[in-house]
Amino acid sequence: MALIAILPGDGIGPEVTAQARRVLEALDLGVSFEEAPVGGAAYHAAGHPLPSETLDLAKRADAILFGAVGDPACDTLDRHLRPEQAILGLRKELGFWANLRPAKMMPGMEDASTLRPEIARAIDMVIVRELVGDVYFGEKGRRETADGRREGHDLMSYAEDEVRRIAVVGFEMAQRRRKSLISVDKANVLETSQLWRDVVNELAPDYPEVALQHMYVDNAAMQMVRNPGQFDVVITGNLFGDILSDQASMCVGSIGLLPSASLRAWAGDNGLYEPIHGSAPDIAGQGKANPCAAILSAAMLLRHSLDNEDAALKIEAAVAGALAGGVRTPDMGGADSTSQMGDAILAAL
Ligand SMILES: NC(=O)C1=CN([C@@H]2O[C@H](COP(=O)(O)OP(=O)(O)OC[C@H]3O[C@@H](n4cnc5c(N)ncnc54)[C@H](O)[C@@H]3O)[C@@H](O)[C@H]2O)C=CC1
Ligand SMILES: CC(C)CC(=O)C(=O)O
Ligand SMILES: [Mg+2]
Repeated sequence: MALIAILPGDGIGPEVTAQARRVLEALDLGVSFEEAPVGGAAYHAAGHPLPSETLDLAKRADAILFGAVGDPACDTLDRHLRPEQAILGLRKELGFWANLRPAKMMPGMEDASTLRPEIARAIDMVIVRELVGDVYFGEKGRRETADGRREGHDLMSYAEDEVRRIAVVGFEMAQRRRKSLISVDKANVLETSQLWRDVVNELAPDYPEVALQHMYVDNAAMQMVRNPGQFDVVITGNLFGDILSDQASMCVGSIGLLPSASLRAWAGDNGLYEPIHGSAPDIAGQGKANPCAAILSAAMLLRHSLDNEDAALKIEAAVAGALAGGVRTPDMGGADSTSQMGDAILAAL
C-alpha cells in the first residue's frame, strides 16, 4: 500500500492540507497516510524545524504532501533553526531539484485575475524552477568590515550539470506541450546566468522542434502581466522562479490556486507536493485560506508519484467545477470558508 506523508507545517498549512487529505480519502485509493510536524510546529514540539523522525518519514514515503512553514514567533531564531530551513532541507536532502509550477486560467475565473479578462484567458504555462541551487544554497555569511560596517553575503552559483538537468526537463516538457521554451535569466549582468544561457543553448540542437527564447528576468516580470499567454514552458533558477511564480498566481486569480511538484524524476518516484504559497500568518486560524492549491498539489502527487492520472484529472476537474460554480474564498473575492471550498470540491468529485 502506498504511503503518503503529510507534513502540515505552520499557519494555514494544516488548514489547507486537511482539505487535500479529505479529497484524497474520498477517492478511496487504498493509500495510507502518516503525519509529522515540520517547521515552527516541529521547532516548538521538538526543538528543530526538521526533526529526524519527520525526515525519515519523508524518505520512506512514496510521496509527500507539504503544507507550508513559517512562524513569526521564530523570526529571531538563528537561521539554521528557522522554520523555512525545513523546506529547504527537505528539498536538498531528498534531491528534489525540479520544481514544476503550472499556472492555467480556469474557466470562469477571469474575474479573480488582476489582469483584463481577454489577457488573463490565454494563460497556460508551466514554470520549471531549479530547486536545490542558486543563491538559496550558496555560501552565506556576515562579517564586519575594517571600518565597522556590517556586511552580508549569499553566493549565487550554478554548476553546468545542475543547469543541464533542469533545462532538459524544460525542453522535454515543451516538446509535450506547445513547443515553446522561454529561459529566464539575468545574463546581461550575472556570470551565473551567462553559464545558464550557454548550457541551454548547447542543448537546443537536440530539440529542433522546440522554439527557444531567452528573456531577462526583469523583462519576463513585465511580460508576465503584459502578455502572459506568450509563456508556455519557462525554465529559470531558484530565486527568479520563486518570484515569478508568485506573480503568475495573481494572473490566474490567487496565490491560493497554484500547486507545485518537486521532483527528481518525471514519474514513479517519491516527490514533494505543496502549494506555492507560504504559511500566511495574517489569515491563519480564521478559515479564510484557499485550499485549492493544496488540493491541486494532491492531484500532481497522484500524477507524478502514484502513477494515477485518472484520479489526478478527477481532482482537477472537481476544483475547476467548484470554482466555475462560483464558490470563492476571500482571496478570490468571495466569502466562503476553507472548509466550504473543500465541501464544494468534494461534492464536485
Ligand atoms: N513553501 C513554504 O513553506 C513557504 C513558506 N513561506 C513562509 O511563509 C511565511 C509568510 O510569508 P509571506 O511572504 O507572507 O507569503 P505567503 O504566501 O504566506 O502570504 C502572502 C499573502 O498571500 C496570502 N495567501 C497566501 N496563501 C493563501 C491562501 N491559500 N489563501 C488565501 N490567501 C493566501 C496571505 O494571506 C498573504 O497576504 C514566511 O515565514 C515565509 O518565509 C513563504 C513561501 C513559501
Ligand atoms: C522558504 C522559501 C524559499 C519557500 C518559497 O518561497 C518557495 O519555495 O516558493
Ligand atoms: Mg515562494
